[in-house]
Amino acid sequence: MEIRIEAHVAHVAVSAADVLESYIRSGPVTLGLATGSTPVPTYRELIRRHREEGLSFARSRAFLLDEYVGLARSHPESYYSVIRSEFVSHVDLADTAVQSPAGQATDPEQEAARYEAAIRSAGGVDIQVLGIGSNGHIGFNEPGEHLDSRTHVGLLAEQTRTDNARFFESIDDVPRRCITQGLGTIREARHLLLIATGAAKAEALAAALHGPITSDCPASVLQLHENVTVIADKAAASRLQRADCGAA
Ligand SMILES: O=P(O)(O)OC[C@H]1O[C@](O)(CO)[C@@H](O)[C@@H]1O
Repeated sequence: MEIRIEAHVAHVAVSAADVLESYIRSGPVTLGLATGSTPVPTYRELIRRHREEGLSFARSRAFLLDEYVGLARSHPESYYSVIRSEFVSHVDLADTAVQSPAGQATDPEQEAARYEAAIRSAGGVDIQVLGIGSNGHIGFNEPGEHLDSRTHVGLLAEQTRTDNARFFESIDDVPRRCITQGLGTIREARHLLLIATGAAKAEALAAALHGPITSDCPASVLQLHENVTVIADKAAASRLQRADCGAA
């Protein structure tokens, strides 16, 4: 596992964009994209490189990690919409090349199975961007999730609903269910790129990297993967062991 600790969020974005750019330039690539606020500066940096340096996504395709159940795709907070407004609509990544679970499917369980199969039949994800929840979730795999789980319908933890209430008018508007790639699904990506910024992520990041591998902290499955890059700012890295901090 490589751990990079950067002084500022802007440096985190540059560092994460560097990792992604090496894949994007290398040929056809399948990206795994996360939503939430953490990767937004990285997406902005990739958009800048597209506009100013000719970075092209024409040979890329992408799968999202997760989606709320019950929000129409047209809802501004559906992850279908968010990834387009924050990233995809600003670069030459074809809209049809970006797939996500359909949160309004009449049978969400069947949709989860369809999405899992779609990732597999595309040959899997080359590089998966991940954020981390303040409770240690990745994707929407909340504490208690089986470490080998596949794409499934899940319940959002109250902590996650509280954290994400800032994107909605009130917490009552935050959906209670989601479709998320499972921890086993995420672990099959060939490279995991975890981005963490802000003091609110410090405890969860330390538990993920240095604590026991346990479903109490879903992100601890990163310790089971052979190719992981963690990029954190100083605030998120403040609880990491001294050896990691010295390596920055
Ligand atoms: O980046 P945020 O908004 O803090 O959210 C943390 C994680 O939780 C999620 O919102 C749930 O999938 C992710 O998109 C994100 O990586």
